[in-house]
Amino acid sequence: MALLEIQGLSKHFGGLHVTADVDFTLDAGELHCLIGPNGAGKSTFFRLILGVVSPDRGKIVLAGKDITRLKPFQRVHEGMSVKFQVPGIFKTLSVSQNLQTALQHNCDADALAGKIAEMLDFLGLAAEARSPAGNLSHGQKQWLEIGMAVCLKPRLLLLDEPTAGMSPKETEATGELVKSLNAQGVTVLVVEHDMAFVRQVAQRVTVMHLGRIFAQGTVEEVMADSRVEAIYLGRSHA
Ligand SMILES: Nc1ncnc2c1ncn2[C@@H]1O[C@H](COP(=O)(O)OP(=O)(O)OP(=O)(O)O)[C@@H](O)[C@H]1O
Repeated sequence: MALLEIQGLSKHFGGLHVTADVDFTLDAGELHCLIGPNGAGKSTFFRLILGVVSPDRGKIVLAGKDITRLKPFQRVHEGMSVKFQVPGIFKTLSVSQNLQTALQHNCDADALAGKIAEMLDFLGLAAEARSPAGNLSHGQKQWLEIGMAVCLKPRLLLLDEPTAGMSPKETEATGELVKSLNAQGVTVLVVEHDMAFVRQVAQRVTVMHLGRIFAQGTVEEVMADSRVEAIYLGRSHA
């Protein structure tokens, strides 16, 4: 069943068609990666889904509801949750307190401590529970923010380059975290440059190029596509 259905989505900046008549479907339960060379239009497409950029044309439907004209906070109410590239955590609050800010909206007061402990374990941050979040390593900050996005119990989790700036070890741990979230039923769409991460996690991959969907398939299918290799090598009209 489709969780997110996008039809004819278009956006231009001046004469540049950054999103050009894009149709895209994300099934409930999927873990899907969106890739493409620099300037392909991934971030703009991501921002259109979030509602921070308005489309010129087209339709976005989440779980059967047309959200095309909803503001970002209204989309969050409809079950979207996002983690941006730059961590949006509260640096002076402890790791537990950060989780509390995200959990308190949909968790009873008597269940809160248990939920925080559960999330700390899941994120591998139990030993850091009382530390100010600003003291965490770069990777740990990203995991905390993914955890905070998940505390909102999203239907759809959007991740913008979750492994940017991470070591290979942190990247792999992030992959395992994202896979286990998906195994718990969260549908995930990830914009990512790191192909090791994409290979590790993705069930389906969409390749964007020049504002359009250029290729779609399993990781193996997309990697074996010589046209995809060509656009990454800069032969832009492959
Ligand atoms: N607000 C804007 N005004 C004008 N041009 C824009 C704007 N936002 C994006 N663009 C242009 O649209 C094109 C696509 O940009 P976008 O950031 O969506 O691509 P991307 O695939 O995310 O790239 P990267 O991988 O480098 O982040 C680029 O040429 C960019 O310069």
